[in-house]
Amino acid sequence: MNILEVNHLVKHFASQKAVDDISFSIAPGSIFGLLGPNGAGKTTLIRMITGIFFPDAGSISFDGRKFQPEEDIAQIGYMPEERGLYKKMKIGEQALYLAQLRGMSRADAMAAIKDWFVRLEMESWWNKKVEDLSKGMSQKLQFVTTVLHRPKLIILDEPFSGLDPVNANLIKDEIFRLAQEGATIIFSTHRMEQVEEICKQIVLVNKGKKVLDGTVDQVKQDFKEHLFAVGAAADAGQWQTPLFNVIGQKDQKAIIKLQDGVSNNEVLQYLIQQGVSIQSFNEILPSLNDIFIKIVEGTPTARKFDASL
Ligand SMILES: Nc1ncnc2c1ncn2[C@@H]1O[C@H](COP(=O)(O)OP(=O)(O)OP(=O)(O)O)[C@@H](O)[C@H]1O
Repeated sequence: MNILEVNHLVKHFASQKAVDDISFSIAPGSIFGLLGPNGAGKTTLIRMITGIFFPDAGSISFDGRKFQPEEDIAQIGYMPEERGLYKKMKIGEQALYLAQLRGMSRADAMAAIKDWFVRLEMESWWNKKVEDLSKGMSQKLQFVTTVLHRPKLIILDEPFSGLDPVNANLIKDEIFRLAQEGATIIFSTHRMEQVEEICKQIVLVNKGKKVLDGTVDQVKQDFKEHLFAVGAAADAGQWQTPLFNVIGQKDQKAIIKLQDGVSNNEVLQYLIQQGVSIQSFNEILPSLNDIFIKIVEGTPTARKFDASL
């Protein structure tokens, strides 16, 4: 059973369709990437999933039944991009207050906060005020207050913005741990390299419509362009064959693009016949960033090799 299913969701603002007939489902325990350029409709979608907006059309089911915002919201942790902390309140009190607001007893909240503060190296912060925290520090606090009550569904909008690499890794490890313990994570971002590292499944939204839906591995296979990097002690400029084109050079390897229907073995046979000493032969799969740009801008992914032609 899926933890979340959105079916044909639509949301208009005046005449603009911010979300235009979007459907997808998320299995429990997965880390799911909701991607799209600025203004694509991600926040509007999340606001419907968290009960902030009612959809104009379509339906949402949560944990196997119709989504009931008033009841289900206790099972959802949402960390929005714009932070909603009380500036004058002390950090420990704030975490305690928010946890109790989400239904935890004071004793449970206290134990959980202490655990999290140790885990994220925040023990000495208890009596600091939010207004005295740096951007990255308040980001960590916001993360803790989002996950403290052990929600089934955790929605994180740009969770790494403002974090240095060490703190980003700390939070990343916690995201993996929460998923392993059964929570489902929706991760909304423009940062594709983070998505490749963290998410199994993605949905890409553009101009209010879903334009891509699948596992990261499958999407990369679907968009591959039969590019290979050949490490060889040879001048690739001498290779004249109908099997492939040499389209550039990268990291001292020749980048070749195979013609449709040509197998790796045919290419290797050709190179061996030419007396080439092959040190490596690897397929180049497109990065999610390449795929994102190709879909959103309609630009070919091979363009990044143009400069070295
Ligand atoms: N409350 C609102 N009133 C009017 N228009 C809105 C409102 N919220 C969003 N929109 C419009 O809906 C469209 C989708 O916006 P949304 O905030 O969902 O995009 P997004 O994908 O989250 O973008 P970003 O990555 O920049 O945060 C945009 O064109 C935006 O101007």
